[in-house]
Amino acid sequence: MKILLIGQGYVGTTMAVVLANAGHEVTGLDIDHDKIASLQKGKLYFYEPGVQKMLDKQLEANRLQFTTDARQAVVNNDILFITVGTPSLSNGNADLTYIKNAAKMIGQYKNKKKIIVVKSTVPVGTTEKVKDWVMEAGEDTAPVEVAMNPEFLREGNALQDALYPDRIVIGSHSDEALETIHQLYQQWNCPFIKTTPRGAEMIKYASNGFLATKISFINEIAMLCDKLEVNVRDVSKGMGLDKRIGPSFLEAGLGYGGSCFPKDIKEFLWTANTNQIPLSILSKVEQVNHHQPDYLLDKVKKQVGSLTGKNVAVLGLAFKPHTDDTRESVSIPIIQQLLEEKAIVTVHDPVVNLEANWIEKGVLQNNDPYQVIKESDAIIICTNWPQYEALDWKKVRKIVRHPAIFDGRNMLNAEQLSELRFHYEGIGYP
Ligand SMILES: NC(=O)c1ccc[n+]([C@@H]2O[C@H](COP(=O)([O-])OP(=O)(O)OC[C@H]3O[C@@H](n4cnc5c(N)ncnc54)[C@H](O)[C@@H]3O)[C@@H](O)[C@H]2O)c1
Ligand SMILES: O=c1ccn([C@@H]2O[C@H](COP(=O)(O)OP(=O)(O)O[C@H]3O[C@H](CO)[C@@H](O)[C@H](O)[C@H]3O)[C@@H](O)[C@H]2O)c(=O)[nH]1
Repeated sequence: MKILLIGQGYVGTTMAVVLANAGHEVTGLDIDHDKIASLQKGKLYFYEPGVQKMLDKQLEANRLQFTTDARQAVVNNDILFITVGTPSLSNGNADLTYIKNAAKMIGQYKNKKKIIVVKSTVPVGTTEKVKDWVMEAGEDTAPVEVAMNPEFLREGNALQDALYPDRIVIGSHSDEALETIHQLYQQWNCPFIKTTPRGAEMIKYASNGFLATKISFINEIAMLCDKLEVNVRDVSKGMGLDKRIGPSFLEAGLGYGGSCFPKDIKEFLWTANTNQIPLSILSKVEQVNHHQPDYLLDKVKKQVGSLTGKNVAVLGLAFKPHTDDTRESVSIPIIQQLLEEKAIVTVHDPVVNLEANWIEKGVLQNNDPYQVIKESDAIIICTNWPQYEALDWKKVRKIVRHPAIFDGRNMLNAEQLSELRFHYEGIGYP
């Protein structure tokens, strides 16, 4: 099938590569000339394990091309996926500007019947509106069929998630669209859920809401664990073995960040409030999450005292390991607060480079974690990169000024570090 993906960000590029790998003829379109120039040269412009290799293969097989020519891209393809961003407006509602622009662009250049598939995460009711936005934008009267096909991949694991999803959800009022999209995914061996566009939109928000709820739930339990001297990792394990609960998303720590959970939960709460059905559990989930950085910093101050002039080593900038994405990363409020308290902040991340505004504010970065840690009064772990577990902590013990580790991801071996006479604290992990 000839497929166009409009928007070549994390989702669009990953799906372009994966759909080409399934044998389809795929075009990736973006308005960002730099991104397209990079992809045309065969260079993935973001960090995502495995995607570069599959990109190389698909370009070589001539199944995949990238362009900024919207007219040609729309005219030459039959199935048009929308994979543009849906960021938050200041009131929490999703900003649909990019979706509307993509729909208008399709309408403007459409020359025959098209199937339009919204893959971006959009508020309930949006997919139905896309049809109107397309039809209003152009002269061509050939019909369009619209569908919603939410994406569930995680950054850092995008390729595996896209190749082997737990389910594929397709929402449409059109049998033809439902059948065509099912066909397109015929090589995928997973359950298919067919529903309405609103059903598909709601499944996406409810899924992210529930996963975030698991995280905030275990984070509250972790605070109680701190008080009662219980190891929250044992609690997560003990709970997770119950099949009705499941082991995933019960890792206590600094809470959730990233480009999805924070914005999607804000949007879901906005929609619920606007419809006078407030989601009270989810609003608490957001509050708990917001509090996590302060909770860890209070531990730091209790142990180290005033942070003025203290050397603080921050390990990890990315919102999770195996990605270079720092959108809504918890490292940001942590660094911000450390600067406000006049600490000297040095950071390390295996793949992320500090943005210029942080450097202007005096934050230092070093690619050698030992140099970051050297002479520190406190080490704060923000991202559970496996590299931090692999550090030679005996060596670290010799080079720090004050041996204190605050493990915001409960990733290190507490016993081993205590034996090395570190003051070690996790979250709910005594
Ligand atoms: N990142 C994830 O892990 C993830 C997972 C599942 C779902 N989603 C959802 O998928 C959507 C995309 O997310 P992302 O992280 O890939 O976003 P992104 O910001 O990385 O990429 C969006 C891309 O769309 C391009 N774009 C904007 N308007 C365009 C237009 N009119 N024509 C062509 N290109 C245009 C932008 O230049 C950008 O490259 C969002 O709705 C997000 O919530 C994201
Ligand atoms: O037990 C856990 C699991 C995750 N996190 C944090 O939660 C955030 C999100 O992690 P994750 O869900 O793995 O990454 P995302 O790429 O944000 O993926 C989420 O958001 C995507 C965009 O909607 C969805 O497609 C995915 O299904 C959904 O998992 C990160 O900050 C993690 O550190 C925890 O604190 N504890």
